[in-house]
Amino acid sequence: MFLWRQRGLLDTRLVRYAAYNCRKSELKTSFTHPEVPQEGIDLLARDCEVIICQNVPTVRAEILEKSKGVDALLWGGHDALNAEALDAAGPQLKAISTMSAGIDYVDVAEVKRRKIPLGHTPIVLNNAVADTAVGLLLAAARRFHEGRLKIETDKWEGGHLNWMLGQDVRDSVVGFFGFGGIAQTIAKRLSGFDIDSVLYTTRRRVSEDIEKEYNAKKVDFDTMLSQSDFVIIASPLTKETAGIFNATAFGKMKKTAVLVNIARGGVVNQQDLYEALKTNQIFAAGLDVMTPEPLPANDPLLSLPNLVLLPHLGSATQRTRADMAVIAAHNVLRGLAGEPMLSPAY
Ligand SMILES: O=C(O)C(=O)CO
Repeated sequence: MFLWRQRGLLDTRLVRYAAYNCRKSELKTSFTHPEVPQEGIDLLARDCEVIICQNVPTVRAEILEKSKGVDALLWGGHDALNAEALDAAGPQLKAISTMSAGIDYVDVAEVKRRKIPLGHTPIVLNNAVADTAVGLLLAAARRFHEGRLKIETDKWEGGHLNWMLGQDVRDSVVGFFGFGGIAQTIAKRLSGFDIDSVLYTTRRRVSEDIEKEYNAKKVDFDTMLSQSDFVIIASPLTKETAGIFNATAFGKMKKTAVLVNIARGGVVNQQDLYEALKTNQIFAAGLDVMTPEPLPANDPLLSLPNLVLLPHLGSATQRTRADMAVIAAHNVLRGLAGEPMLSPAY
């Protein structure tokens, strides 16, 4: 298991049918989100009575009511998992897993204080999220959205050699803010586009082997901003990272730079990004995440031709979501059995 994680190869095909070593002395109850893929529900149902919420989108009152008295929570959505939710479930709660990599909607300190094991589902979504990032990067660099708008508004200008020129990925310097599993999976894909090198900003340096593999160098935030042709945000949302991509940061980026965010909307000051794109302070951006989600249809961001927006589709593939459900169910079952979770969040 440790080796799979180290190599980023946590493969649910291997764990899906793994013999499970849970003590079955009594049937447990587990509460879950209405849209958790069947693979996860089936796994839970081996050892638990599964209580499934009905409403989609979720209704807070239903979550709080139906989770009352359960032994475990498989927290499928991004609803706040805080003291209120934990109190509603009750003191018998023994295990929780989210079905996400990011856990910014969880009051982790509160879960820890109550000594409840908490799992999440990183790694299995690295490929899907990396695919989304590369899609956004290419779409923003090559002006896909703007091009579509030109056709729609009858402004396709044929016969020009210098019309709608974009930025090359080849020979570019790609900067990463955060250089964990998702970022490295993006770097792996981009190496196929013959990029020049990778700069990354993180608290801790990654291993020399990883640096060598991606021709990557750890640099401070300002250096990464000023020297990168593409800047990819792949860090968790924390007190330290909230709003760090603001007017000052955009002012340090190249005018030709493209920003991609597949992490959390809160890392970016959205008003400042709007200004930076509107005034061509930076060339373009591609966002899979924003604030708030869902973004209202009248948000000014939607008026920008040089911004590609996706409605948080990072991990939204059938296989990935099924894999996330399986890992989350294993986390819950292991937590209930008093065993270490497959992917503990702390
Ligand atoms: O799992 C998560 O945290 C995601 O946001 C996937 O896109």
